[in-house]
Amino acid sequence: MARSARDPWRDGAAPHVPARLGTLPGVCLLPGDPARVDLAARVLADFEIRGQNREYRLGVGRLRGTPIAVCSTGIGGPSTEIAIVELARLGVTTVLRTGGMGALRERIAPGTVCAVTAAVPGGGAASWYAADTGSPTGTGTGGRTADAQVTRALHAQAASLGIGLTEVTVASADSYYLGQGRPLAGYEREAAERYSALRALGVDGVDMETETVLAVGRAMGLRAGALLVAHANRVTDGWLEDYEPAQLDMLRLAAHAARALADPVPASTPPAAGGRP
Ligand SMILES: O=P(O)(O)O[C@H]1O[C@H](CO)[C@@H](O)[C@H]1O
Ligand SMILES: O=c1cc[nH]c(=O)[nH]1
Repeated sequence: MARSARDPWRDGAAPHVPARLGTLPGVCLLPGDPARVDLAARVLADFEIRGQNREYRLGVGRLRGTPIAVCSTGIGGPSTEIAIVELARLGVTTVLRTGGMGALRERIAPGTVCAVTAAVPGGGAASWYAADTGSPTGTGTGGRTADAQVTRALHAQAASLGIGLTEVTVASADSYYLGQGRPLAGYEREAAERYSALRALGVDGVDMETETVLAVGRAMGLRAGALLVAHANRVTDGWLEDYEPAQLDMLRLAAHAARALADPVPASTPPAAGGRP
């Protein structure tokens, strides 16, 4: 049967994420980097790659018997929006970004594992799903907040695993260089202005996907959160060269939180994917 342009799914297969209806567990970790999907094999048992299409690499493994999916989103808001919308329709009900960020506070050293509480509006893909009601000082988030159950699960599992966890707010930019205030030849003034503007937002870090995960996840009726490792510190100019141990800590914590969240959801919880919440 020919695909519909309006809704290009076919026989239950999503157009971008390499999966079919009814084949995924309810919880999914969301790294940006496809290589981090393979790293998840070090924290999940029976891990198997289910497929890859474009930036969407998908694997499923188990933690103490609980199935957990891992799907990369690629870089930035547009590819992340596609991942969230398709995963929601595929039956996923909880998503947890597992990514990297640039810290904007001196105290957040490279390697720090951070639970995001909220993202400020940045005008990217998320703005189609959530109002840009945040103030320039970062006091409003327009629905870009992490699900409280996800945040609680992260804290509880971090305590039992002995992994330090710092709560942060972030801005997400659909740009790594100028949009994050990195100096480019010929754009030194604009980069300096953008860096000052990012600092003036009052957020603790900058990445490229969290805002979309929180806003689109919430709009799709999912429980959405984000766990980020500070890969860089923009204030001290620090960079974590040996990134793997911190990524493994983050994935281990994310997997344990996902397992806790995969337990049956109370009847009072609103239905999952589909429709406006
Ligand atoms: O570590 P991941 O999840 O890939 O995320 C961060 O790394 C990429 C930039 O290098 C962006 O996607 C940014 O958000
Ligand atoms: O500086 C950084 C580091 C990780 N991810 C980003 O988006 N920026």
